[in-house]
Amino acid sequence: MTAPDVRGGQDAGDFDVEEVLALVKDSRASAGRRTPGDPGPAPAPAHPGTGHAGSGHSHERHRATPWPEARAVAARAGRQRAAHRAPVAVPLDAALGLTLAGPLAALTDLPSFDTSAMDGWAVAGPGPWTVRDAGVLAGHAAPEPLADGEAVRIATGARIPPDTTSVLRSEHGRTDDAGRLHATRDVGHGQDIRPRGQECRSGEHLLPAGTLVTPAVLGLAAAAGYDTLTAVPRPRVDVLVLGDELLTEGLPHDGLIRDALGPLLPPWLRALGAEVTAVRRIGDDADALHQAVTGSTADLVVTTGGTAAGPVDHVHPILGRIGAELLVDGVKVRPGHPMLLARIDDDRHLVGLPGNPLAAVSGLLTLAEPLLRALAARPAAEPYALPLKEAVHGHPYDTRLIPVVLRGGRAAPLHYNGPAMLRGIAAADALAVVPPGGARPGQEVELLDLPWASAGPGARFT
Ligand SMILES: Nc1nc2c(c(=O)[nH]1)N[C@H]1C(S)=C(S)[C@@H](COP(=O)(O)OP(=O)(O)OC[C@H]3O[C@@H](n4cnc5c(N)ncnc54)[C@H](O)[C@@H]3O)O[C@H]1N2
Ligand code: MOO
Repeated sequence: MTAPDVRGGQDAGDFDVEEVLALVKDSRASAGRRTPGDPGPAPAPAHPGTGHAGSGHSHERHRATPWPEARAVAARAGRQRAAHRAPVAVPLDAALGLTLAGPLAALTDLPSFDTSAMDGWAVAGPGPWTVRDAGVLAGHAAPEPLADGEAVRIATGARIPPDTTSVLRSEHGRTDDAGRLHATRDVGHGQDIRPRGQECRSGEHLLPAGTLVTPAVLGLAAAAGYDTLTAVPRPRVDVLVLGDELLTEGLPHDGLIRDALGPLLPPWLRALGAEVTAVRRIGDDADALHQAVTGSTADLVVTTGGTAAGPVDHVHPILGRIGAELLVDGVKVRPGHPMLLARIDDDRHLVGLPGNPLAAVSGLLTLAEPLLRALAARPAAEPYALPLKEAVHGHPYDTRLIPVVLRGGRAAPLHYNGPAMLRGIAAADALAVVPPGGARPGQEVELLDLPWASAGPGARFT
C-alpha cells in the first residue's frame, strides 16, 4: 500500500492542469492577501462556453451548470413531472416513506366513544357507591347505565356506562366490609373520562397534503379508521451499471475491479423515496444500453459510468440517438462534474452518474435527490450549516462536496475524499458543500444529510 499523499488522500486527478494554473494565477494576483489554504473567492470564468459533448475538459467546465442551479433544475424537472402523476391508494403496511396526496381527514371521532382513561371504577354521583357484580372491559359492547350511587369495575379503554360522572382509579378507592366503595381522594366531575371526540371529530383534518408518512402517521391513520392511504406514488427507478471492468464478487484481478455502485445505489435510492425496479449490469455495450434505456418504463433511469468522452462512454451518444433533452450536461462540482440529467420523454428522466464512486454519490445528491424528492412530493429538507473544524481547500470555479463527520457542533473534513474513493464517505455523517475558492476554519458550510446519519434533518432509511 502506498502512503496517502500530502492532500490527505485527495486524488490528484481532482484538478486538471488548467485549473491548477488558474489557482496559481489567482493566488499571484492576490499575493499577500491570502494564506495558502484560503484561495479566496473564485475568479470569473475567462470565456463563455461553446463546448459540446466530447469536446474536451476546458470547454466542458464553461458549459457546465453551477451546482445550486443544477439542483434547482433537477427539482423543477421533478415538480413538472409530479404534477401529472395520479395519486394511488396504498395499504398502510406499504405506505411508509410516501407522501400524502391529500389531507388526512378523520373517518371517525377519536376517541369514538366515551372511554375510561384508567383502570378502576366508573361511578355515578357522590360516594360511597354500591358496586355492581359484572365489570366493564375494553372492546365490549355497550354497558348498562349506572344509577346514582352505583359503581362498576372498569378497565382502561372500556366504554363508559351512560350516566357515569367520573372514573375512580383503583389506587384511589377502597371497599368496606359491607362491600361499599369509598374514594380515598377527591374525584372531580368527569375525571379520567376521555370524552368522545376529544382528539378529533369525524371529518376533521389531522394532517395536510404533503405530509411524509412516518410510523407515527401510520398509527394515526389506523386509529382514524384508514386501511389504505391516498399517496403520491413512489418514483420507480431502474439502475444501469455500465463497465466491462466490473466484477460482482471476489477480489479484483487482471485489471478488473469490484462494482461498488451496484451495492451502494439501490438502498440509497430507496432512502430517497424510490422503488428500485431493476439493477442491470450491461457492460460497455452501446446497443445494450440503448435497449435498456428505451425499454425501461421507470420514472427515472440512473446510469453509472460512461458519462465522459472516452471510447466506450456511450451515455451521451445514446441520449443523442433517442432525442433526449439534456437538462444538465456537466455540473460545476467536484467530484462528479461529468454528471448529467436528461428528459427522455414526457414521463421519464435519466440521471447519468460518473463512474468514479464518490463522483457518483455527488451526482446522486446533486441531481437524483432533488428530482426524486420532487417526484415523490417529499417535503424539502431544512437546509442547515455548521462551522468547519479546519480549512478546506477549494476548487477555483467549482463547488466541492467533502465528506465530514459532525462532532461538537462542527464539521470535521475527512481524508480519502478523492473521486474514486469511498473510504471517507463510508465514515461520514454528511457532505459539506464547500464553495468555489474554499472555506476557512470556523466558516459555516451547508451540509447535505446522509440517510444513515442522525445528526441533521432529512431522509432516513425506511
Ligand atoms: N479526458 C477526460 N477524461 C476524464 C474526465 C475529463 O473531464 N476529461 N473526467 C474524469 C472524471 S472527473 C470522471 S468522474 C470520469 C467519469 O467517467 P465516466 O462516467 O465515463 O466513468 P467511467 O470511465 O466508466 O469510469 C470512471 C472510473 O470509475 C470506475 N467505475 C466505473 N463504474 C464503477 C462501479 N460501478 N464501481 C466502481 N468503480 C467504477 C471505472 O473503472 C473508472 O476507474 O472520467 C474522468 N476522465
Ligand atoms: O472527479 Mo470526477 O469529477 O471524479 O467526477
